[in-house]
Amino acid sequence: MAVLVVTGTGTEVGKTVTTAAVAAAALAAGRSVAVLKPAQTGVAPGEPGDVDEVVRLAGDVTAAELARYPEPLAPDTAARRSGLPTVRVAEIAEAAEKLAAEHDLVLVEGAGGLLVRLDDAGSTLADAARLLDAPVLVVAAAGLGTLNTTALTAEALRARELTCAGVVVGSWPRLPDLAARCNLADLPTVAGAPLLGAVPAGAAARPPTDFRAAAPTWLAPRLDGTWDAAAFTAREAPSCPTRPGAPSA
Ligand SMILES: Nc1ncnc2c1ncn2[C@@H]1O[C@H](COP(=O)(O)OP(=O)(O)OP(=O)(O)O)[C@@H](O)[C@H]1O
Ligand SMILES: C[C@H](N)[C@H](N)CCCCCC(=O)O
Ligand SMILES: [Mg+2]
Repeated sequence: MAVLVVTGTGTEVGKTVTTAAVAAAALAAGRSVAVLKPAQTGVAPGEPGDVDEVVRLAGDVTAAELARYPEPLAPDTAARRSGLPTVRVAEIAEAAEKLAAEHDLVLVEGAGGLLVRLDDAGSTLADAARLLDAPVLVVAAAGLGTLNTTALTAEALRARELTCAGVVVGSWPRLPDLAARCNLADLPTVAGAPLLGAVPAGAAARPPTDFRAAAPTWLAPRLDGTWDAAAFTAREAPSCPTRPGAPSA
């Protein structure tokens, strides 16, 4: 019975596919899993949303969505424009706790990055994490620019006394460039938290059975900071030769 809040350094960084990978790894380890998307934007009624994508990829996951807005915008903007009600942070916490009573792991996927507003009062996913006292997993992009957005996200978490569980690279390129390779060593430094995995680019296009079999190999055995990032680096990426004194990548 644990809640893990999944945020990202922005939208389109691979939060959903990472959430699916964590769910698949947890299922493979024999744990029951639920996924909660408090506010789904950019999806029309009846269309599959992020939680449906998690179920498609990971399998036997309980899926819940609290609000849906058709326009691809931040939830508060989308709610204002549609006239639909906003989602309250207390409602998110209540839904997550209810799922946590019945599942070993509850994954709560935000919309966009950490400080995207849920309502016109400025509530965010961070407020929900606070209420739940839940750790936050940060999904980051692989390449140039990710160090800044990851550091900003980590700083925002610290300022709110939230625990950063670690960082997962949401889409690890087949041919990582120099910046991506070096980022494997630098992301933990700027995040102040361990690098807990990397989901290969194109993972969501794999047949679900392949996705489920491979997902545990993309992530730390346990998302608790004991994963050996150096081992991943050695297996998946050539070394970064540029910075004297940097941890060998
Ligand atoms: N590892 C990956 N393999 C395949 N496709 C990916 C991967 N990472 C991201 N994508 C694609 O990139 C896009 C964004 O990914 P995703 O939906 O996971 O973003 P997100 O961070 O969850 O954004 P949102 O804020 O909308 O929830 C999607 O179209 C997805 O199919
Ligand atoms: C539509 C998109 N895919 C997400 N669901 C919402 C992303 C909101 C991002 C807002 C922002 O940071 O500017
Ligand atoms: Mg998503």
